[in-house]
Amino acid sequence: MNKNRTLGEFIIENQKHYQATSGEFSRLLSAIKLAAKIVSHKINKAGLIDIVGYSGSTNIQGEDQQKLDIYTNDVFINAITNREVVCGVVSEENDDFIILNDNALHNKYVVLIDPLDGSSNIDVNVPVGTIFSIYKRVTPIGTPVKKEDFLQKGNKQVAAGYIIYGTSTMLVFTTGNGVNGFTLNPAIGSFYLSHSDIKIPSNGNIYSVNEGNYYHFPQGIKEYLKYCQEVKAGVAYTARYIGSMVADFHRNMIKGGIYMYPNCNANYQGKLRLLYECNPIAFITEQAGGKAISGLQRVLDMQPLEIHERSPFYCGSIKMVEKLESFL
Ligand SMILES: O=P(O)(O)OC[C@H]1O[C@](O)(COP(=O)(O)O)[C@@H](O)[C@@H]1O
Ligand SMILES: [Mg+2]
Ligand SMILES: [Mg+2]
Repeated sequence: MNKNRTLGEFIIENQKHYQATSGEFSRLLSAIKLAAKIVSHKINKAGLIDIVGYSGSTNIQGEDQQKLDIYTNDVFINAITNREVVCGVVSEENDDFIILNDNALHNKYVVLIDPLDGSSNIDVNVPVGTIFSIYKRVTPIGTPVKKEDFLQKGNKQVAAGYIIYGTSTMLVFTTGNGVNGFTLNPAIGSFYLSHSDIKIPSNGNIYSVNEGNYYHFPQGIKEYLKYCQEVKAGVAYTARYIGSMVADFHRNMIKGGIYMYPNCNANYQGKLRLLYECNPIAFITEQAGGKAISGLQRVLDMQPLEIHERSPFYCGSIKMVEKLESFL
């Protein structure tokens, strides 16, 4: 693996895979790359500047918006929209989809983002992330973007990825040709290929779930957790839960494991949002050789009905997810 390869070079070299001739797609990935650098730079000195804590406002999902939720939302939306590479955006922090100005009508991509994933961890210096999902629009080019451009099944994504702001800042993405990870060298300000063609181990012993909700979990989940906690052939599973899905998923993808956010009495539909949390992570999971389900079906085959709809979510090593399925 050529670790001197930058993300910019990788994007250009792989244009042949993007069925994109106009360079629009590469410019879109470059816009996301730029926003990731800006946010990473800010987050790294979060304790020293007025960027942590509650912003005083609430989003459409009734969640308290952290200052960093709003800051990252602005950075990504500005980076994406100022480069006229998309015709519309959906964000966790915006009530409705954003229709861009007339100049953008000829663009063919829409982007859905969770600008800051793991908001509850911002103030305590625990890894957080950004998640993005990209589709080609379904409405005619030259017309204003519509809701149906965003309510596409996850198996129609042309790209998806996340940025993790952790011990290092990494950008991990897929365009349907495997998963690659790039690490930011802050001294140079460039992302370099550090993890090429990532494959999630088919089995593992890490399970990630908020056991604080155990009492409210569906019976099948309770039984699967009991199975995880039983020592089998001298191998005990280990529980790891950071509370930032991007960070929990990233660890499990590298080491083998399963991430679970079940529906429970408090959140009967689950907590995670199908369009900009479950679908992009499910696309990466499958491209890395893992499996992602809602408990009822393959996440990528689910037909979204609402922009901010939620879904139970289980993803990770294929043997672990299949084992979970046997309990559901
Ligand atoms: O605190 P809980 O209920 O376990 O929820 C944690 C989960 O919620 C999330 O923080 C939801 O994402 P946001 O921070 O983007 O709202 C996930 O990253 C995480 O896995
Ligand atoms: Mg999130
Ligand atoms: Mg968020």
